[in-house]
Amino acid sequence: MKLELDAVAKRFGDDWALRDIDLVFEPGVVGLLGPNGAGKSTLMRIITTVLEPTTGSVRWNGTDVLATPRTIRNSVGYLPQEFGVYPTLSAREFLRYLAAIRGVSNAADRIDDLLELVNLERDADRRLGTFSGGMRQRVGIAQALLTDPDLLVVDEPTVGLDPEERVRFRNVLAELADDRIVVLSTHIVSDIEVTASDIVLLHEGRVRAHERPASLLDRVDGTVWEWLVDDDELPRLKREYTISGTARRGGGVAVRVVSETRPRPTAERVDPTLEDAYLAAITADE
Ligand SMILES: Nc1ncnc2c1ncn2[C@@H]1O[C@H](COP(=O)(O)OP(=O)(O)OP(=O)(O)O)[C@@H](O)[C@H]1O
Repeated sequence: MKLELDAVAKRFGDDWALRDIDLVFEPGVVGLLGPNGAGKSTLMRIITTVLEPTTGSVRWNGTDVLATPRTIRNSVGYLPQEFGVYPTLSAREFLRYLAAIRGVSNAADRIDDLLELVNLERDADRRLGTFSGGMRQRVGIAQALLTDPDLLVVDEPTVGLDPEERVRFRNVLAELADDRIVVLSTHIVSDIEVTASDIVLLHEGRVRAHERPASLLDRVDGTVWEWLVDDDELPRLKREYTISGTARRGGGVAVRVVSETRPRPTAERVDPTLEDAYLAAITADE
């Protein structure tokens, strides 16, 4: 199983949403991380053949996707960012309906298995209109898995989920990635911190990094600092440095800063987090 993007770029009018995208994905969770407007959804739409790139090529297991989109369409499950459900159908009816449209054979058994996988067996016959955001997202994952795809693409799936649902969702995706490629986009570092085998940092349409989480951390090792400041110093520090966190402590504010050099004599080096690495990468040339 292999997905390859070679010099992919996408232009909307005069603006490039993506440029120079060279990526290779293999089984595991690939976390596509970037701020709003970075190009994550555009990249996912290209991978799922909803959009064609302006230039460049996409290959699925060696076959050119643009020439024969069917090769990847038969292997991909997609949960788009805006996923609509029919509120008057039950979860089971909705999945049956989608299975019929997609020509899934033995759909009843498959749907039972999927409802169990996403932990919705007990609510399977309730109308979708009564579901919480998290439950709907789980229906979204179930529909993306109807065809047992080798490639699962999920666009910001944790938006609107409560912390408990977020953790559960993360675990389901990690399990699924044992034998398939799961591409997950998010702007929340903790969504992928634990489960991603690879992280792609996307910013302003370009790949800033494509690495394992550990090597992203290595990049900022020794450059993260913390020290205590007065409230009135904060605005100036914000102009001067990349601040990756603040916490009220004792008589002041503990600031966390990414900087090549010691920012203040009292600043102490601390262990980096993925959040620090992310911020350092997306503010590198600002
Ligand atoms: N159909 C379109 N027409 C014109 N511009 C578009 C279109 N789709 C995306 N864009 C632009 O391309 C850029 C990347 O958008 P994209 O939705 O891919 O980003 P994103 O990283 O998914 O952001 P978000 O997290 O906000 O969804 C943005 O500047 C956006 O305005």
